[in-house]
Amino acid sequence: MDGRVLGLNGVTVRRGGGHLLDGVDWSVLEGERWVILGPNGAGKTTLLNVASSQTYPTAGGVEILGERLGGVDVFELRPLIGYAGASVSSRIEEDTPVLDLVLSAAYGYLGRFREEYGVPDYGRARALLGHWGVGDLADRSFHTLSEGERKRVLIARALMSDPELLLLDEPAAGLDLGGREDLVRRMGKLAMSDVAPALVVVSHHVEEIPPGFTHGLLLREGRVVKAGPLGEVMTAEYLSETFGLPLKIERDGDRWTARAI
Ligand SMILES: Nc1ncnc2c1ncn2[C@@H]1O[C@H](COP(=O)(O)OP(=O)(O)OP(=O)(O)O)[C@@H](O)[C@H]1O
Repeated sequence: MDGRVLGLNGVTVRRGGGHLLDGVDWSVLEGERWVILGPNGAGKTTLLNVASSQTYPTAGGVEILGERLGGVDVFELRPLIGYAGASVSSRIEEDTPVLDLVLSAAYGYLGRFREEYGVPDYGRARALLGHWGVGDLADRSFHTLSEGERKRVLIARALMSDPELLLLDEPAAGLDLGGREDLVRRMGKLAMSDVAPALVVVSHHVEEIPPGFTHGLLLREGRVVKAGPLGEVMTAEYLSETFGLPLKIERDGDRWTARAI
């Protein structure tokens, strides 16, 4: 795999006569923690869908965990990729217990059918829920949870198969300030762990970049404005261009803030 977890080369996705992504080049190496930032409609979710092998590009090449998309059985690849986002929540059936949702991720399912699980599977699922602060919710139905609780359950689920690449689409969307800060802190702990997979998190807000994140990709209208180490990417110039308004960016330790000027 050569240390490269993800490689996109000139990736273009066209739908309905428009470009969702336009010539995107991007590499993610083992150990890197990336944030993808951009305004509504920039193509962030589309990029994550390509990276998770859910969307095939119209043009360009994609390599995921050393395998070329189009030349590999994606059903063998997908268990190695953890994914959490709104598209997962919306497919979960009513009354699905939280524990079953996490357990069944080992098979890529969204709830239990007839498959059998052993004691270690239960142990891992409960440990992950506990680690993300939702261990006492294991027997609740997923749809009865608050937004913040759901987000944490979905991250625990995404980690169940011990993935080599973890993709989180707007994990802090819809959370109140306390919920956001709690999640950012937990993601920061994951980011700083040596055994964590390569991480890619999509966000609209620089305030949501967790400590320990190393790289950023700025996207506007399907094109990369700038990608690279966070210190090079997080400038007023690049972020203003990305969001289409003049911004002031400040760094306080390992956190960032932005406001219009
Ligand atoms: N199947 C489709 N056909 C046509 N246009 C599409 C399709 N899917 C997405 N789009 C458009 O592509 C653009 C990029 O969508 P995408 O969801 O990737 O953006 P995003 O950056 O994740 O946006 P947001 O921050 O609002 O979630 C949007 O303008 C969207 O309307």
